[in-house]
Amino acid sequence: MRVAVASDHTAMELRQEIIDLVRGLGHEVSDLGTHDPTKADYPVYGRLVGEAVAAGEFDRGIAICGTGIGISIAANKVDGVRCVVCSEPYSAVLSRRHNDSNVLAFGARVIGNEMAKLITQQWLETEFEGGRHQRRVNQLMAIQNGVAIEDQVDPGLC
Ligand SMILES: O=C(CO)[C@H](O)[C@H](O)[C@H](O)COP(=O)(O)O
Repeated sequence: MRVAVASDHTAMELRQEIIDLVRGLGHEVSDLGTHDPTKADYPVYGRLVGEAVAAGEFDRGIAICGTGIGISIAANKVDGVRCVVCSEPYSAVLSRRHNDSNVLAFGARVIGNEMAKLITQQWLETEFEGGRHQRRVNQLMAIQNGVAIEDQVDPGLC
């Protein structure tokens, strides 16, 4: 896969470790910065990753800031992005299986580097399950496009 990685200044070292890991797993990686270790504004980097993935230049994106929150909010403002903040692998795996997440975010000030690498590897290796989850992902995208949605689950099937 083609993977774009970006962070603010809080994650310079972790970003490089993630890049090395993802390359080692056989993926093509682009480092979208920041290259300024002093201060950087996370919305710029969340948007960069989000737009790169939404445009189809990359299959997945990884976005890191201090908490993962600010950069994920920025990425999620781009149409077509489903960015998730994860601090453990279970949520990362389920975000792939059920939500078809295409951008992963985490906080360099929240989790350790080894946990970040475990989350990243499992997220990259998990496939979307489709089926009923595809309908719900379509609904998520409809919200972004201002299209009406309704609960389509047949109560008889619950
Ligand atoms: O925006 C954030 C929270 O969602 C990130 O954690 C930033 O990395 C953080 O705000 C940066 O803070 P700093 O005091 O400028 O290092």
